[in-house]
Amino acid sequence: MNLDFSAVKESKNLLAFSAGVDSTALFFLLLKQNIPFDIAIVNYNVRVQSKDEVSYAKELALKYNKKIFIKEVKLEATSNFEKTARDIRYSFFDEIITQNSYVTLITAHQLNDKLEWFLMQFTKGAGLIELIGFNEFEEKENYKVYKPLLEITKDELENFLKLENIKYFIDKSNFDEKYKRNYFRHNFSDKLLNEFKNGIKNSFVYLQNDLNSLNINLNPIKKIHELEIFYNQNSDNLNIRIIDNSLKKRGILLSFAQREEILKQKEITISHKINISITEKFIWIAPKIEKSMDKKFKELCRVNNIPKNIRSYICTSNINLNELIF
Ligand SMILES: Nc1ncnc2c1ncn2[C@@H]1O[C@H](COP(=O)(O)OP(=O)(O)OP(=O)(O)O)[C@@H](O)[C@H]1O
Repeated sequence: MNLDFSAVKESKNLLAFSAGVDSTALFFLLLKQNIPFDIAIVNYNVRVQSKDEVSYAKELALKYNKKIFIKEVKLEATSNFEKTARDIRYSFFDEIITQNSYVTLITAHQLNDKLEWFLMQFTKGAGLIELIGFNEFEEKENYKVYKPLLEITKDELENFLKLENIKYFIDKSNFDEKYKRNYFRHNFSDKLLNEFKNGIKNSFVYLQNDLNSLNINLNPIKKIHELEIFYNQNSDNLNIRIIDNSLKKRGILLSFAQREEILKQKEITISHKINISITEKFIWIAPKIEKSMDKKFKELCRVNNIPKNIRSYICTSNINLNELIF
């Protein structure tokens, strides 16, 4: 299996390791190419086997001279398990990354995950941007997330492990259809990939090329703490997608009426906590803060075209105004 990891060859990397097929394969693929990395694992203590998975992670870390970060929690196998587990996992990763200055978090999501995401979005109602929103690189505030296996199927990774005689674990809860994604996985994405792997791989490449040709930049041009600034796309359709996405990450799901209202008012507070301002060139999004500001600061903001409802957040967070001049 020939993968190009050169993008992270010089970076300080943390691998999210679960001891399952995908992340075990990735562990050894990174090792083969001498990519530097340490590992982090969360034990939810829901399955008996998870203790052995942590022991295996420790064993690998010791053998291959990797630092290991372990978090032990006790969760219940409720239908909310996946979301709770994910939240715990990512706040643990955030903490380790901040404390140890990692630059890249590497996860082992593969093509089956990408297709599963695609189909779940498709059935919820989504456009091109959401359908293929599962990208190789994603910028977070303090680090980036790298998913190098997105063009490889789970079967291919499993074959690699078998061929190399490498031990891995199978998480049996992946078969439990009470979790929505497992329902999608077993009934649709795995079956489709078994039968139409090459066509599906090509379709994702073509869709990505189409999106690239549209030249839409939906990433923030600036992100400081919880302030995000985007280019105004001069298209209600795209602007609302940017805002929707940013608010979703902040835990707010917009209703149809709220979307309409944002586009109409252009300067608005949502759910009493997030302020949005759509100006001629930019879209500004920041938490709503009540704070009185001195005249000089307000004047500086005015001169630099910083929207009124964003100023108090900038002031409270001590953001340097020079960083907001474009
Ligand atoms: N318990 C864990 N400890 C550390 N990393 C994990 C753990 N579980 C999953 N991961 C990492 O996350 C990747 C995705 O796993 P999984 O598909 O189970 O997560 P998910 O629920 O889709 O979450 P998300 O897509 O938001 O990361 C794995 O390939 C692995 O890199």
